[in-house]
Amino acid sequence: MSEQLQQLILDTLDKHSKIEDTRSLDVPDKSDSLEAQLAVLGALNSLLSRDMVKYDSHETFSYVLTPEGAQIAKEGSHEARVWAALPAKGQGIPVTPVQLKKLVGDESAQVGQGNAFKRKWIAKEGDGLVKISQVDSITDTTQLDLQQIQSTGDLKSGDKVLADLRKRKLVIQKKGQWFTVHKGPSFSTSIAKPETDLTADMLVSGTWKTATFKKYNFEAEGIPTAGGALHPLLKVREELRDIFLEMGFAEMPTSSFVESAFWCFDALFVPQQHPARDLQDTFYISDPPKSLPPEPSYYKRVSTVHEHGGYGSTGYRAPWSHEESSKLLLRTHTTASSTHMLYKLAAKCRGEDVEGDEKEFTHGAKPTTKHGEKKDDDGFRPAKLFSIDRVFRNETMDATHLAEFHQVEGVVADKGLTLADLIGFMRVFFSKMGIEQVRFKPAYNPYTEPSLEIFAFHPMLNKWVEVGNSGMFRPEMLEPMGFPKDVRVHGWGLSLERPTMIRYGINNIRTLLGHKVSIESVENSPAVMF
Ligand SMILES: N[C@@H](Cc1ccccc1)C(=O)O
Repeated sequence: MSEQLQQLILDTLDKHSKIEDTRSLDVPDKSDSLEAQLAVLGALNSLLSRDMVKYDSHETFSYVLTPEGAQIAKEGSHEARVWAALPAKGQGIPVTPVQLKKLVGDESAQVGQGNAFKRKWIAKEGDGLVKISQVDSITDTTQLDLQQIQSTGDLKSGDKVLADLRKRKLVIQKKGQWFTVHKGPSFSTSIAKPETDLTADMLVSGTWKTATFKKYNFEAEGIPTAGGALHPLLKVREELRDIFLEMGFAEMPTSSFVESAFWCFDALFVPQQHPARDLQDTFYISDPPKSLPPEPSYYKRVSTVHEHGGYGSTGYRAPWSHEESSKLLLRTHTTASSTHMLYKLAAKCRGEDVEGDEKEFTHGAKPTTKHGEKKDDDGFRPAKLFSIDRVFRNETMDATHLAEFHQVEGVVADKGLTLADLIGFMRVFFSKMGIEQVRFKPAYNPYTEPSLEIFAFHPMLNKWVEVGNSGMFRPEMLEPMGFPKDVRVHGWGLSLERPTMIRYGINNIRTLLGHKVSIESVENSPAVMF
């Protein structure tokens, strides 16, 4: 179609050397539709890009009838129809407004009456309407005008009437485009398909010298690229972060993936012989082989509580290994970061000067006074902290286990906290995640007592699945940090992957992380450690 048009333009130009008005071209689509105009424009632009033609464009305005205008052109104006429906004065019973509506329809009766009165075609008689006796025929100018517009696209009688018809929404203006065309510098009557690429063959054969090349179209828009999207894990992470922030928690810094065994285990009162510390479960770092030592007096208090006990505990009564404690590893849980933060939170209780430092995570909380009784400031400030970050475990990889995953962790430190507070917190937290049915089961963690596993009812699997682990941190962990005896800290942790897999109906953890492996079950994925 476009080639045909191009050829027609070239042949006409060849004959007449100029096309004054493209509307005179003998094109296949004779209509003045937008498609027909665009076809001419497309053909011209294609020839222009090869310098075969030059053209000027002109705009035209014409008028077309709206559906209502077309109906009036056919059946007459509302006022004419009203006039026609009435009896001449003295020659019949006047027509009441209600009857008129029945005769000509609601719209004609409404609009037509007013206009017929204005034109002095009709008059009132009693309760009804009649034709004025002097007017025995009328000229329906609206109908005539519209008929003229319908056939010529314009109206001779002028702009005022046109403006009125447009206001009455009987007529709309239509924009058109036509072109004057001249020969271009590369004019010829044969449309050679332009070359798009300069090839090695052309260079060898020399045809490049005479070939016409397609011009670059710098205006062309490129192929749209598929937009980026957030990974499901990031979306769920954002949701969980919002829940914590909404509950007044501050986010902990968790940037260090490499931790010392001291901060990941010892400071949490995890015995040095605990199986989780085995090579099979933990990735150890060989270079550098040792961590920097922690602050010596804290280190001493931690090693003592392990080896000999203290703070009301008998300890593990097993020899303490400095070497074990200074090993470097990839952190196995974000509780390592919580431990760092709790140690920082206790700084003031240890008598260290940390003015301002703690504000970032205590929101400037005031000293606690349980049940309103005033106490001396022991330096303790309550805090609610959370983190969502990556942890690493030396797992055998399968559908539900990877060597790394994300943990979501919340920690609350205050005086007078009880297990009921922990349970209450978790109920609120999980219900904000959309998990309403939760159950708790006593469990064991070396660093919390009591400890609770959290189970949620999974409607799709129709069973209770483990969703998290929690507990109240032991005095053996908190008191060596310097916290007063009456400070309680509770915490809970869950994996980010499991709720994401459940939410998005993903059965294989490797699908979530980009490997294509098919369907098994999410039931046994590790929500938590130990
Ligand atoms: N660190 C625990 C979760 C936890 C956090 C805080 C308190 C109790 C438990 C885990 O990895 O499973």
